[in-house]
Amino acid sequence: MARKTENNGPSVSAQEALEFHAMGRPGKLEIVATKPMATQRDLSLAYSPGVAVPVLAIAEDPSRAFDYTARGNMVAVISNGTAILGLGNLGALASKPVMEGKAVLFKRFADVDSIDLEVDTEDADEFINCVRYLGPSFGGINLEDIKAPECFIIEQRLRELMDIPVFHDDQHGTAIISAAGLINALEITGRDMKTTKMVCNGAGAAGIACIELMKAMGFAPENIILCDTKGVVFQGRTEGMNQWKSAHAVKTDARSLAEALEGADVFLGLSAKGALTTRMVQSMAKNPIIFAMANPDPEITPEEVAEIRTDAIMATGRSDYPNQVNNVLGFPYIFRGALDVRATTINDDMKIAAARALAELARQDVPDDVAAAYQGMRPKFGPNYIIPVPFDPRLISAIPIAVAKAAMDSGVARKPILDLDRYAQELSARRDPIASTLQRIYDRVRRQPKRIVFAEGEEEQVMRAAVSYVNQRLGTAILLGRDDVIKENARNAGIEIDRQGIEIINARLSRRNGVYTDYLYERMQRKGFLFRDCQRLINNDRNHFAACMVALGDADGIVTGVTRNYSTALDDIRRVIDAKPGHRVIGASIVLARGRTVIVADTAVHDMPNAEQIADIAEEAAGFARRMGYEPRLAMLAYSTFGHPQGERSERVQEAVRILDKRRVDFEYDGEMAADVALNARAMAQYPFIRLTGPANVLIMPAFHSASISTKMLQELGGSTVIGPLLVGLNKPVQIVSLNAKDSDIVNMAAIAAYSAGA
Ligand SMILES: NC(=O)C1=CN([C@@H]2O[C@H](COP(=O)(O)OP(=O)(O)OC[C@H]3O[C@@H](n4cnc5c(N)ncnc54)[C@H](OP(=O)(O)O)[C@@H]3O)[C@@H](O)[C@H]2O)C=CC1
Ligand SMILES: CC(=O)C(=O)O
Ligand SMILES: [Mg+2]
Repeated sequence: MARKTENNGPSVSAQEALEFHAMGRPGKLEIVATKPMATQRDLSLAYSPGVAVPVLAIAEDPSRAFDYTARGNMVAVISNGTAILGLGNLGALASKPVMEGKAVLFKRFADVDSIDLEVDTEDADEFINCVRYLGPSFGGINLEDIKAPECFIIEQRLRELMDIPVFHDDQHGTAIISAAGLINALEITGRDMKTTKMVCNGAGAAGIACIELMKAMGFAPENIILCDTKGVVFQGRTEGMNQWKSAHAVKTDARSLAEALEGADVFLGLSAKGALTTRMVQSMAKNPIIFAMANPDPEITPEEVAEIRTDAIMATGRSDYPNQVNNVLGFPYIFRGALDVRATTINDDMKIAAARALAELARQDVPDDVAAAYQGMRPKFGPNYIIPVPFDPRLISAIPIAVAKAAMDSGVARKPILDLDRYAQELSARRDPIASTLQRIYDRVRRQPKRIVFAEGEEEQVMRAAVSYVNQRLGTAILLGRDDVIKENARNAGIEIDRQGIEIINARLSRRNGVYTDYLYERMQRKGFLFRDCQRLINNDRNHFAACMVALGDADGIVTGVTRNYSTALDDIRRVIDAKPGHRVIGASIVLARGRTVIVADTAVHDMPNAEQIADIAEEAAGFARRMGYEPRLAMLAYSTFGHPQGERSERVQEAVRILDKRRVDFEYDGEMAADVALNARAMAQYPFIRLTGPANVLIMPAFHSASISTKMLQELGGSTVIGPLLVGLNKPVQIVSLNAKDSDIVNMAAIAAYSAGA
């Protein structure tokens, strides 16, 4: 069981860490209003007098607080700073960076709104009294970095006093994640939980909670030995004991960690740097499982273990080694599930469900997004990959659903979820706004599955996309390419393509070649192409072949582009497929930013459109917006707004607006205007005559360069998600992805092509 021990994660310097925290607005979070606060009316609604109405409603029925306030999605991260990470008791104020960090992780990973509260007392009663009255403000309480044994008293008392989940993350988060890793390590080493012998070093918050959960999951109490700074916690020991340690004291002759570890299967380290020696590791059973989780430095390093044993499965708390046991894999998703069913608590069933769901996820094939987060490495279930990585995009749908189900089954859900499929969709939409836009598309395609040609069928990411397309029940995926090459590449990449729903077509051997060549020749003979040229294009060029398949009804749509630049692929396609009669082919990009969706055009086709063409682009984009489910409000963009400042480029846009006026189109549009006027209600209010009823959701750019530059800047600097450019106006559905697109991008484009085919 050889393992890699190289340090494979990013390391940061102290200076970088300080600069990161100081840059821009100091700290890591700010509060953003969810309602407009622009007008007097807004203020009258948000505050007095309007606010009195929800006040009265909540006074009458407290559950209405979930409808009218942020409570249901709000978790407080609360600490007194007595056990900050492994740094010790550094006080409430010093804990604030960690607590802000937890709060933003809640938001980033599970769309849970969160605020940090640092309580400046070490007295358990004072702390409890401070927190117990905060219940009305929050849907849950995440306690953090409070030292043992006070943490046990505090958590237990607050659980009794409050009717919302109270969860000490260092206890239960750690327990859940290590349980998940352990389930898989046991599986890999062929062990049974009931007979596995474990030694847990560290009898504090994390250690005690871990062994409690392990026992609840099926470990035999007599097989777990707990150790602390005084050695083994045996029955009858009096030194350094407390009631929480006593509960786990066992009958044993072992007195030291070294003695306890002889022949042990598992070492669970939640203690301190260097507590485990190589000699102790040597004495453990075959295929030992070593979780050295002390932060920031583990009980033993993977390198030290690798020097003496090659059969160990090793995990640490750090991101720079494989198998990171980190509670960020747990708390955002556990609270997400608990909040969504308005659970009164987080019980053992919910914790075990989370651990099992996490363990299960690590056994599944890894998508591109995860591989990308790890510099292209595609971890495979095994000794070096027993637990999912924090950036795994599947966590948001897999974990909360397991937690919510367990809450319902164990009777602590105040608002059960009836439609779990729908809930799963809502969960993925929380992670990434793109998902909700795409969800509708996917749903429709599932009802009307389509045959999509994946023109570059020999490429690994294309094959993955094809498999995903079929797995998601979107239809048939046709991989264009040489049969033997596709199969060989698939085998090497571990992709299962030999399945129903995937067809391989080799253009050179296809019986349709003659028909396709005739078709192409018919179209190209007066444009300088000989019959021979057309034959060569059909035989050798997959875009031409794919386009003919779609043109002649052998497939419903095409996705291409990973091996060829956009304009070349578009030229190939345009030789075979025309614009829809009466339409103009344009590129439209969907930009998702800060909860807003905006369509930008033309991001692909017209370099420097004249006024007539800008008007055409506007009409195409409006139609596209409607098909995507948005009622279009178009802003015809320029650097000027309604004639100021004057300039030739703006005149073209003004002319385009006049053309649209003459065409009497049936959507809202106006211009020319600058981007801020188009997008900002307050800026728009400066122009009372404006014909848009609200901020624009479709932006028509004056030229390709402004469209391309602005969408790419939004993506890179603004953190926006951009889908596209999508080809709009072609007579048959074709989508071109960008060079080196990931499998998930390709599937999205295939789904969009399939969606257009059904329209
Ligand atoms: N990877 C992860 O996700 C997480 C890791 N941790 C890490 O676990 C460790 C413990 O955290 P936590 O439980 O919150 O802290 P606590 O202060 O509550 O408990 C620490 C425990 O470790 C014991 N201990 C300390 N040094 C040694 C040693 N050399 N040999 C044996 N036992 C020792 C202490 O023994 P005694 O009782 O005798 O004082 C005590 O029982 C920290 O390093 C922390 O960073 C914690 C949470 C999550
Ligand atoms: C990870 C964490 O919460 C800790 O080390 O305290
Ligand atoms: Mg912590």
